[in-house]
Amino acid sequence: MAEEKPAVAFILGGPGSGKGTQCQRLVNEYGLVHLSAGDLLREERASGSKDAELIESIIREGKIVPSEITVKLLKNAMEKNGWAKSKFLIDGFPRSQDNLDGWNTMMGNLVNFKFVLFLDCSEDIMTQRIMKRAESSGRSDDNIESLKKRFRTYIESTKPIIDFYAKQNKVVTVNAERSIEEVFEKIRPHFTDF
Ligand SMILES: Nc1ncnc2c1ncn2[C@@H]1O[C@H](COP(=O)(O)OP(=O)(O)OP(=O)(O)O)[C@@H](O)[C@H]1O
Ligand SMILES: Nc1ccn([C@@H]2O[C@H](COP(=O)(O)O)[C@@H](O)[C@H]2O)c(=O)n1
Repeated sequence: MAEEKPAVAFILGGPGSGKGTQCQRLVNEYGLVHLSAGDLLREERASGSKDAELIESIIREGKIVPSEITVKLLKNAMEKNGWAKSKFLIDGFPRSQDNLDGWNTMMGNLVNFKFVLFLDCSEDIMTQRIMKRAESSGRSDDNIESLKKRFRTYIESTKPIIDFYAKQNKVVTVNAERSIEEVFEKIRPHFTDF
């Protein structure tokens, strides 16, 4: 019998739009598996693997790591979590055309892609949140110089991917400028049958 395909939703939005925060709420509420591409890249960097230096320089510059690295990390993490049994929230991916192409080539036929959740938030609010987070995060890219570069990458490389999915009616857009609780209340109904 053919193996069941895992359900996948992509969670996209600018830096500080609340992707990680809302994913955590969804995990608590629905027992979904949250995989943050950024977290997986930071773990890979910390492991000291052959890609560690490349990943660090790309993250600091707010650019996007090549898909061969990121898709492999995502696939490994999905397998570790139990392939078909799980329902996955993939946070911060696909961030570019290269991410999308790499995903389609390696994973396209293996998963049941559902939709993109887009957390829509102004640059002003995202800046306030990230600069607050910078006080305790220890992240090498939570500083105003890296943040400006991350915004540029978001507009130039990630927004077109959201637009691409929107043309196929595959995007759920939520206003992410309200409180954590209010945003979650808008998101929750989209995951009851996920
Ligand atoms: N709705 C909200 N209202 C106020 N603060 C929020 C809200 N959502 C998230 N935050 C705070 O903003 C910061 C960024 O949130 P979070 O890490 O979830 O964003 P993100 O989109 O995952 O960011 P990144 O892509 O940079 O990792 C965190 O400190 C979080 O507590
Ligand atoms: N698909 C991705 C996701 C992330 N990155 C790099 O990691 C940085 C931090 O990501 P967060 O989602 O945790 O904010 C991001 O700015 C990129 O440099 C990536 O390359 N590809």
